[in-house]
Amino acid sequence: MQLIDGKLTSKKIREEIAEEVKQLVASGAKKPHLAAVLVGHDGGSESYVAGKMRACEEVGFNSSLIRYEDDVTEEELLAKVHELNNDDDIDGFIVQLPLPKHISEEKVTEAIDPRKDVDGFHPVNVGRMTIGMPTFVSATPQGIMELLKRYKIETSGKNVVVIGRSNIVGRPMSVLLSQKGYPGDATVTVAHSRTKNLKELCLQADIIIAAIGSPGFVKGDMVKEGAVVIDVGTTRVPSTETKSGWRLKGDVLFDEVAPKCSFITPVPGGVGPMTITSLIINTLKSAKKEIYS
Ligand SMILES: NC(=O)C1=CN([C@@H]2O[C@H](COP(=O)(O)OP(=O)(O)OC[C@H]3O[C@@H](n4cnc5c(N)ncnc54)[C@H](OP(=O)(O)O)[C@@H]3O)[C@@H](O)[C@H]2O)C=CC1
Ligand SMILES: Nc1nc(=O)c2c([nH]1)NC[C@@H]1CN(c3ccc(C(=O)N[C@@H](CCC(=O)O)C(=O)O)cc3)C=[N+]21
Repeated sequence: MQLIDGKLTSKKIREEIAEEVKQLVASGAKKPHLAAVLVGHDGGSESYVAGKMRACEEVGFNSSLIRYEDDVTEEELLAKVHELNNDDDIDGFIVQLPLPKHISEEKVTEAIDPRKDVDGFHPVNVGRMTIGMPTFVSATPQGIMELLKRYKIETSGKNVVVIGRSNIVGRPMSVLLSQKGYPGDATVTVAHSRTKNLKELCLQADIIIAAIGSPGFVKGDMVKEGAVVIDVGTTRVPSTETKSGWRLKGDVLFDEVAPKCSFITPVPGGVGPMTITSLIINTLKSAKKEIYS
């Protein structure tokens, strides 16, 4: 069993980017600038956004955090999105999800200029990804593709089961892995809460990608010998062993599953850091006008 080290891979990529940013700035360009909009005080969102801001600092980007209380109106939020769309200093921005119930995530996502949508959530970017055009690809699936590449994991003709069909993880992941080329050319099954024979499907899978949000859902008896298991889940559970009083748990019951795997990602230290690194990569692409001129 080999551990896929997302933290180390992220560190390497961020060092490469820091070097590139130094050269860009030396040649007279401005620093890339990522902004994040955070609504409310959810512990998970706070910590992920803090991670994104820290990553900006690591690679030499400018960053801005724009905060609102839970009672912000949809109009106010949309006005901020328009302001960021029109701010020439901002290369890319994200609105951290989930948003409070009274705000339409769909409306907010659609209001973001696709050229600044470094999360890759805008329908235009999702469409472009689906037909294989250059685009901002959703950060988590993009990070997983990068891990598959760096660990030279074969995907061509493999049976992949993606558990979860969310717009930000499961669905884009399934699209990318079924595209032509590497890492792709896989035969992909998308499973969800209505899937009936999930255990049997998983036992056929060469690669399992778990993006459910249910700690320890994937058990040892669901995984075939030699499989590759990618754990996207990050659920915060109470813990007496940490200072913060909580810790992250993945969707995979690691101790049971890991011994059967050829490769597996841990939580934390697997997919999470790569998500943030992909966002940084997308922001650099935006600053360099690589996707949209
Ligand atoms: N590490 C990282 O960078 C990231 C981690 N995450 C984490 O990944 C997890 C998933 O996130 P996200 O995709 O946004 O979640 P969503 O809640 O949007 O989607 C969860 C998906 O899992 C499916 N599901 C739920 N229960 C079952 C079940 N019993 N059997 C089969 N399928 C089931 C749902 O099915 P249905 O559609 O039928 O409801 C749904 O498609 C979360 O833990 C989240 O925190 C998310 C983004 C980034
Ligand atoms: N607009 C938007 N964009 C997102 O990218 C987005 C979002 N909304 N909403 C929620 C999910 C979740 N997500 C994570 C990012 C980093 C880690 C991460 O870095 N995890 C570390 C641990 C971090 C810690 O300890 O707090 C790890 O797994 O090692 C996890 C999860 C991004 N999301």
